[in-house]
Amino acid sequence: MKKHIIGNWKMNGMQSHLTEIQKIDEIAALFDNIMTGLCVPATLIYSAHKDKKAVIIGAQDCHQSKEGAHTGCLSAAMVKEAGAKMVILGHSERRQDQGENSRLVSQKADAAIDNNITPIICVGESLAQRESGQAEKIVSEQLLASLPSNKPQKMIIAYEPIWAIGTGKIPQMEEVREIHEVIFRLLTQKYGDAANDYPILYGGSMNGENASELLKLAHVDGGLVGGASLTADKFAPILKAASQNS
Ligand SMILES: O=C[C@H](O)COP(=O)(O)O
Repeated sequence: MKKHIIGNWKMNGMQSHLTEIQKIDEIAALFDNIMTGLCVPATLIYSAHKDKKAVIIGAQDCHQSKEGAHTGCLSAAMVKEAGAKMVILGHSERRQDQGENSRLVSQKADAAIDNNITPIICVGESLAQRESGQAEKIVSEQLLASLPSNKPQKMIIAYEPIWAIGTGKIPQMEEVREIHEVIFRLLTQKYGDAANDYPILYGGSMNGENASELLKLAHVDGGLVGGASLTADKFAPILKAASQNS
């Protein structure tokens, strides 16, 4: 499987940042043995996806319903029409800020799949859960409850320990390896051989310095990158590391 490196721009990015996306696209085109993605704010999806050589544009959320009275929300069909090919679902920031639970994430994953958008389903434990030895249990429960109703053709899972997001801290490599193995095992139990087609990404303070070591681990099929995806200068070393470890 190709390594997948997907940037999550979160609530960052104005029209003036389209030039940075252009630069990232130029660099991504140099590494054709990996998949490079950028999940941008909804306001940038349309402009960002136009005329791209390599980078795949995604959204950061979609509503679970097809349409209706949901002020301020965007359906999967809407983000698809704007140009999104994938959508981040259940990011811990949304689980926390918007109170999203795994059942809702599963419904959103169904909506994404119905519209041929690849769901990127995020799971991860808090620091308290990690320190009390519950990381594996929490991630397993979250994962199983967040999966779509039916076996998807395409799906990406992102393991993001909450305490590693934006903090500069990452788990021990062995801890990352263990959780990725657990995720792969659960996917295999549920989907059989199809589990080999679902990339499992690591997210949380991935950068040009730690990417190579992380991407060498078994079942670490790529990264979901926040801060280090905002500029081509910081993103490029991660793409290079992924290409070298593909
Ligand atoms: O979705 C991306 C993650 O939240 C990681 O963010 P970060 O790379 O800034 O720690």
